[in-house]
Amino acid sequence: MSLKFNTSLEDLRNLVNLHLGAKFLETDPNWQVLDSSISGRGLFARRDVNVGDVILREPALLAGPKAGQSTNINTCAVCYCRLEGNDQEILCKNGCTMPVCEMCCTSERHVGECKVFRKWKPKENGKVNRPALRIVSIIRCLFLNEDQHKLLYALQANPDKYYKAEVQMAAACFEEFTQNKDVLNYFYRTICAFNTNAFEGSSCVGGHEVLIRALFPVAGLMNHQCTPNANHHFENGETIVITAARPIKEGEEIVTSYSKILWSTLARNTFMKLTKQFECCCPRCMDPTENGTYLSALFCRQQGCKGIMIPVQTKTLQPDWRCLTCESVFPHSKMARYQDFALNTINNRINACSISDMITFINDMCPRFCPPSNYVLVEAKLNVIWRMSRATTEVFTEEQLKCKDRYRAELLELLEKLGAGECTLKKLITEERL
Ligand SMILES: C[S@@+](CC[C@H](N)C(=O)[O-])C[C@H]1O[C@@H](n2cnc3c(N)ncnc32)[C@H](O)[C@@H]1O
Repeated sequence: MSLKFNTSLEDLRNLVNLHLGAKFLETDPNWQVLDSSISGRGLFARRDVNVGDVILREPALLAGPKAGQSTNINTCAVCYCRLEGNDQEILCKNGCTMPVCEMCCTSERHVGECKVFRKWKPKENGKVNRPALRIVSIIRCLFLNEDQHKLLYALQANPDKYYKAEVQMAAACFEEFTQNKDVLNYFYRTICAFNTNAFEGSSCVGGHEVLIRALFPVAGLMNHQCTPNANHHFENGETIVITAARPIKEGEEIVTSYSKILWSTLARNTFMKLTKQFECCCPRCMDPTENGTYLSALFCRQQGCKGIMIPVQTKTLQPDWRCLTCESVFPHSKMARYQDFALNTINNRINACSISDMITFINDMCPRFCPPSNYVLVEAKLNVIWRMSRATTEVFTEEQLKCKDRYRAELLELLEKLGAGECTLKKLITEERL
């Protein structure tokens, strides 16, 4: 169930063109908005697109700092420049409690939202409140013009009562948060649109990496496929760039992935069901072997059998599992407990071990309880590559460096099997920029 958009395709196209404006609207774009056989509306190629080609560059309709629990808040909430100083020194000089640079304090963009925050009376004046900062991207909907407002309402917005928590958590940071029902409903509707369509990611602004969440009405029209044909990245803060990961034929739908590409089918679909309220039926989801990658595989629970088991049915989140060697069948409940055990055992190590210990654990311990193709083990290898390619005080042996190269080769082979093309992950692994 979604809060339905009742905007016609024609009106949506007009609103999108107004949103892109002279700066971003190309005379002959690579894309167009059409009805999709996957779901609702989608983005389609207007001509053949080559790998790496830019399909779309789009400014955000609404954006703001991600302000998660572990994100740095030393970033201007308006222009995203780096702010120097302690918690108090980086706050807006006018007392709204947002971290804002001196230039932006009096900027047109900030003045309105600053007034709103001050009217609500922040409870703690001397510090940044994360829930209040996180809702900045939402409350910016108060400053949209009429056409932008219509565009926001033309977007699909899946409702979920838990989304109200974001408003409640922000409200707790103020003495006099708005009680106006229309305004609260508007915020809730905007949060639903964000949770259905928005992108979160890192963007480089003047050499400073920032985490942003933003709503891009055109990019947000991309439906999901588990091995997508398009990549996206942020540019200079609030611009999204969509590029082709594979050659895309004229008329083909341009799709992105809402989940992690290396997750197993069950992990991806559980995530999708919980966060986006749909189950994916793409070719990868319909193939129990996942293009021969066996990312779901677990060892057979039948005593004495050393085979691997994979889920048998594809269209359920609680499938039976069958051994590829002895053909025993086990219910999902049993296999889910086993998968959770593998996931927790490996993830606890990832969080606690040095890189060297992690390599030993992956090579010596994991094969005893987890098939090498299982996605949790695959992600652990990715984590090792990521940690090794970052500055570290650990010194690695020749053997450990060889392990990293082996993991990289394995991961690249896996992406090849999935048909992921020149996906972002491949680029990061190849360039060691994970
Ligand atoms: C970001 S929107 C995509 C654009 C949407 N089709 C529209 O008409 O506005 C995400 C929503 O589209 C639908 N959707 C996207 N990919 C899907 C898929 N592979 N299968 C089923 N529904 C999908 C789901 O309802 C999801 O919550």
